[in-house]
Amino acid sequence: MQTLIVDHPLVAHKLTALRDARTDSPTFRRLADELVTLLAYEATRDVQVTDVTVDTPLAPAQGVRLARPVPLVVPILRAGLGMLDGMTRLLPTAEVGFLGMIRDESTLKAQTYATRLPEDLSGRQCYVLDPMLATGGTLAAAIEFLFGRGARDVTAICLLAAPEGIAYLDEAFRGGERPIRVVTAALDERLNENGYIVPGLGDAGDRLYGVV
Ligand SMILES: O=P(O)(O)OC[C@H]1O[C@H](OP(=O)(O)OP(=O)(O)O)[C@H](O)[C@@H]1O
Ligand SMILES: O=c1cc[nH]c(=O)[nH]1
Ligand SMILES: [Mg+2]
Repeated sequence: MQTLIVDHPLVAHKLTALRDARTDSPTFRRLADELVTLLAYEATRDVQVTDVTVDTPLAPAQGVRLARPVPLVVPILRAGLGMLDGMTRLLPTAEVGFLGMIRDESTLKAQTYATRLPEDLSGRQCYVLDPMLATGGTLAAAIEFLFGRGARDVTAICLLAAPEGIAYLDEAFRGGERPIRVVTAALDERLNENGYIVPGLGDAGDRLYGVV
């Protein structure tokens, strides 16, 4: 598994504001949206393209366009929805599938409550969106699901990651044939006793959409 921590002053600036407990929901949503677009620029570095020729007003020019099948973007509900617009702004022709997953707060195990994706993902590049990579259980289950439907590779875009979650994914998919990448704005210190990332930003879903 490949992990990329995007080292950029704009990313650091926006992430700092996002972490701040005084940041209200509307501002949190805007910052999450802006951060994703910056992370997506790096995350899509390996997106498949095909060569094309276009005619400029002066002469033919060699270029590329996104290859088919187009990438599939998969936000993990609920919190991942806050990253969808920022991603599709950069990849407007991508298709979007949905996974609804919730972590049981006492066992920290992920449960899937909704799936709405193409049955056949053969040859598809998938971009999973979830702001928080904590124990890694949610993301591991999402990646298993996508590979189970034939995805060619999976790139996860997370705003924050914990070392425990990265280690868990690395172990879970060690020796696998299909590539996995995690792109994040920061690798934090650790998880606390409740499985929350420290210093983190709290509960991403609650900060985006309110406490349920
Ligand atoms: O790495 P893990 O330990 O599995 O935890 C991370 C998951 O927990 C959060 O979702 P949550 O279960 O709070 O659901 P929500 O998005 O509906 O708030 C977060 O958005 C991830 O999906
Ligand atoms: O720190 C964390 C861990 C899991 N989910 C969150 O929203 N935040
Ligand atoms: Mg939550």
